[in-house]
Amino acid sequence: MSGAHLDEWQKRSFDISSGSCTPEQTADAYRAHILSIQYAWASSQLSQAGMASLLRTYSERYAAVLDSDDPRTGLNNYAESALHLARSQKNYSDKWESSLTAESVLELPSVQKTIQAKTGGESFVVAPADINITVGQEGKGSSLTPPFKNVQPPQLKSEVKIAASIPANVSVERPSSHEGISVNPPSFSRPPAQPQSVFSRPSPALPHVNPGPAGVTQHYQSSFFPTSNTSKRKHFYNTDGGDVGREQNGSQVSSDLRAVTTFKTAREQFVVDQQRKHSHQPQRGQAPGMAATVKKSLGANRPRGAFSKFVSPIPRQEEEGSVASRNSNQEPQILDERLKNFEPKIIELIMSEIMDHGPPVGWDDIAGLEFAKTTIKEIVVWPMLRPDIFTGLRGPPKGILLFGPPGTGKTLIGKCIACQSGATFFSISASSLTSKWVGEGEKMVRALFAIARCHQPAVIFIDEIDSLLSQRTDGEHDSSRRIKTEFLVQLDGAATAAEDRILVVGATNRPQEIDEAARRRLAKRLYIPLPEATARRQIVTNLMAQEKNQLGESEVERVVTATEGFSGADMTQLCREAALGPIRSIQLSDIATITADQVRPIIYSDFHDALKTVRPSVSSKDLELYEEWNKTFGCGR
Ligand SMILES: Nc1ncnc2c1ncn2[C@@H]1O[C@H](COP(=O)(O)OP(=O)(O)OP(=O)(O)O)[C@@H](O)[C@H]1O
Ligand SMILES: [Mg+2]
Repeated sequence: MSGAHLDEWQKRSFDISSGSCTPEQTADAYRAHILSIQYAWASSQLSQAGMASLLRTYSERYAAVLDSDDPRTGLNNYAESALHLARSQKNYSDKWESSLTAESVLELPSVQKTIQAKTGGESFVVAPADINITVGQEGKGSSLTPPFKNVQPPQLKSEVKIAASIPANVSVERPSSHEGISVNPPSFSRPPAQPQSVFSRPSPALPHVNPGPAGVTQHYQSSFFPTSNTSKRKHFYNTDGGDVGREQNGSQVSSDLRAVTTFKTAREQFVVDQQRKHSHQPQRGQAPGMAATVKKSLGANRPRGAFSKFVSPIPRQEEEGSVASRNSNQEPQILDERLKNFEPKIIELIMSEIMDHGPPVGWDDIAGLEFAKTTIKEIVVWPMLRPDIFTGLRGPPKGILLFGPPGTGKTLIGKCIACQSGATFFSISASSLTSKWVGEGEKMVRALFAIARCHQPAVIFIDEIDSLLSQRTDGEHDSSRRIKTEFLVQLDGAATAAEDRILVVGATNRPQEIDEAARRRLAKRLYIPLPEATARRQIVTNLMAQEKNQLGESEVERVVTATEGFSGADMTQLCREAALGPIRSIQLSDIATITADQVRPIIYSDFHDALKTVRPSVSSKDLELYEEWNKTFGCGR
């Protein structure tokens, strides 16, 4: 390198190592280093090999600064940008909140005009959605000079009380438009029959009202509801969780006033909303202490897990009532102690990945693979059903790896475990862990295992696990390395206690790419091979049983012989192609008028034609690789 460049290089290196640089400066210095390396190589001062080696070193260091989530040493820019995106995305279910504050409303010209017009009057007070109104503080604002005589000054906010004594027939108007409002200021217009100010003492006619804790500012949410419409308001309080609405026979005044006292602050409301959102997530098992909600479940008679409460399949009147009242009394609470350290967004994302959909798959739907099926029943299904027998040395392994050529039924087995094991089934695709939450991956992994621990027994199925647990290399991105490490830690005994009933099932068609540490943890490695003749026959027979066909046994046998080397998916594809044969034989002019009964059955020649277009998708060379890997690492016989 030229002298000048070397000087700069040394200066930057000194700056970095001095420890006085901010993460931004360190990142800049590394970026400049990288440019210098490229420059030196471009001007032939550096060999190709030297450039590659230096570039790798400094790119890694640069990436480490960018990725690190320690604010002293890194910029954490991935997480930041991902979180920023998540933050600024408004959800449809998010509550609309006014951006109005006491100050901004007062500054609005229309408000100023109204105040000026009303300077002499006494019945005006500004009360937009999140402005607090006060009572029982008569005289507090009296030292203010007009035009703010009757307006609660912002600095008094913290010491005002809730508007508990607003007369029942006070009318409250909703702001006329949303954010960026052109205000038609929402106001409480006092009824002419009661000449005292809104700031006046509670009416003597309403002596029993508890105005709420003194000095506490409360959120006046009911400003969206005209108080003259009692039924609407009652409905609102009913659904919103207060116990006010249940008092149907009480006097209107007392229910109104109690409604006022059950207002929540915006934060409390937010927590309740979050709670409600979580409790409506479709999910299998449910941790104790979570709000009771009606949930979907695959298979009506599936056990709900040892930790779940029994839920009657028939909704009972009193139970519904108690659920309603429990919901209505919902207080902000943490769903589960063990999950309190995780962000609600992350928990929500994982909950949404709990697999609870798709048609149920039974063991008989999987053709062949007898050895794999028996082994899985032995180590997955039975231990889940009888944990008392499968203890100690008989304890099930913590991890299983299903490997084999594409289209042989690995994912199908995963679905079958989901339906048959009775465990909470998390189906996470590795790509969603690595791509959807860049920079957040390891947190996701930690949260995933924590949630699984709350929903035991649980199966975590990771399809295409090779992309998550591939060999760790020097040049790989820091965030993916962190995900891998976290995963290995969680898989290990230290993080997954012996008594935890969590099983990780990974599926891959690239077993050779899996990291050796991960391979050790996925102790039971089952080869899912191409289907043998009997399995192929079973696939054809099963699929043809659903269609009108005229295939004799000998013809099925011919199909089976002709499909040596086909995978299960290839066989399915072949049957689909053959099933189109009868349709193709219909004249184009008839296709609009022909009835379903008139379509001819599927015959052998349809298979014969289909075999011309459907080819096996796995080459014999690939097959050798799988066989070899199975011999070395597989657990088959
Ligand atoms: N043993 C089998 N019995 C019945 N159907 C099978 C079998 N194997 C594969 N199939 C059919 O092939 C389709 C694809 O199978 P699946 O998705 O389970 O393959 P896979 O092994 O996960 O493949 P990949 O490695 O590419 O993910 C299934 O939906 C099913 O219709
Ligand atoms: Mg698959």
